[in-house]
Amino acid sequence: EQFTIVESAHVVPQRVVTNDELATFMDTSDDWIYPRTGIHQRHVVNDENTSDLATSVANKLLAKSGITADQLDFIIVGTMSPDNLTPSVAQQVQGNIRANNAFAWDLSAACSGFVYTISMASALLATKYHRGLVIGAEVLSKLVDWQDRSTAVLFGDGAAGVLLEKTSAQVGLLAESLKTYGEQSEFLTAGHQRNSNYFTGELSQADPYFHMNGREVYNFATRQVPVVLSEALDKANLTADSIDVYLLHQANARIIASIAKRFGQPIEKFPINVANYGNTSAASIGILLDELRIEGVVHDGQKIALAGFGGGLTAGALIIQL
Ligand SMILES: O=C(O)C1CCN(c2ccc(-c3cc(CO)ccc3Cl)cn2)CC1
Repeated sequence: EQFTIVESAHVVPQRVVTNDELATFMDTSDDWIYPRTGIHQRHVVNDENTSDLATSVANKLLAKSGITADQLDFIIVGTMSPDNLTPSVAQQVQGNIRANNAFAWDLSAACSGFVYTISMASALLATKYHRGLVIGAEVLSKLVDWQDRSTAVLFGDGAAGVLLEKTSAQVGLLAESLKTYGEQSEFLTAGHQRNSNYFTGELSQADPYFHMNGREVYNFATRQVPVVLSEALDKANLTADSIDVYLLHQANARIIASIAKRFGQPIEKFPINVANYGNTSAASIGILLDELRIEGVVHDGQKIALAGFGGGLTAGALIIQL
């Protein structure tokens, strides 16, 4: 399908929490965290919620592109940490920016959310729509148990997005591979809603927190990301060498290095910014993409690969011609 990335933008909350600050109230240290994850710090909201970060991204995309809100046909937000069950983050953004001609909904695919969402937007642009916002937005700090050092040190808050527009040029999504492994869903959970009603009395307890089987998710990622990348490349009749930049979900620096190795590609093609943000789930690829576009590392004419992986469990890869 032909679409062009007109603009990208990202937003992170102002509050920075370093590993050293975590060590002041948690039994951890930079010496433990950094070598295992590649993370030095993360951004954490003060009083903003997910819809505030997503709205800031939307406003930046409109300002940078000169497009007005009423020119948008749709807004999709990939998030696993919405403000509410309803309204969705996307619907709150649509109202906040007065995108009066846009329909809006959230897509919940955890750390594959940005990749799944671009795929859905691409399908809309290939058929009947012209322009839309794709945003990945997360406030994971509200889901983290800040006494559980095995997860609290890994995650951060942030949002990023792209303005996509239909085009006749030979650019856009060359191929994709989106997979879900629901039988492994228990390895990464967060935000369990209690189940009970007047007639049943107490059933399942609410459990707002993140729970992760790190070993299983780590092994899943190192095995399945090469699978979805290879499948997407095969569908596009491309080799791994023909991709200029691989933008992987920024979950863990060691995981990215092991995927690059397994995939037989130089680590230089796999930029890593997890040190500054931690794992921002659906926002991570968008933050990286915007930083790389600003730096000129990613630019028109290139072939790039995006790969998300994580909760669901899910994995997804896109091959995009810029
Ligand atoms: O080395 C150690 O002891 C530990 C070993 C376990 N680690 C992990 C494991 C899994 C993830 C992860 C999380 C998500 C959730 O968005 C998605 C994708 C991944 Cl691959 C991140 N870190 C941290 C260091």
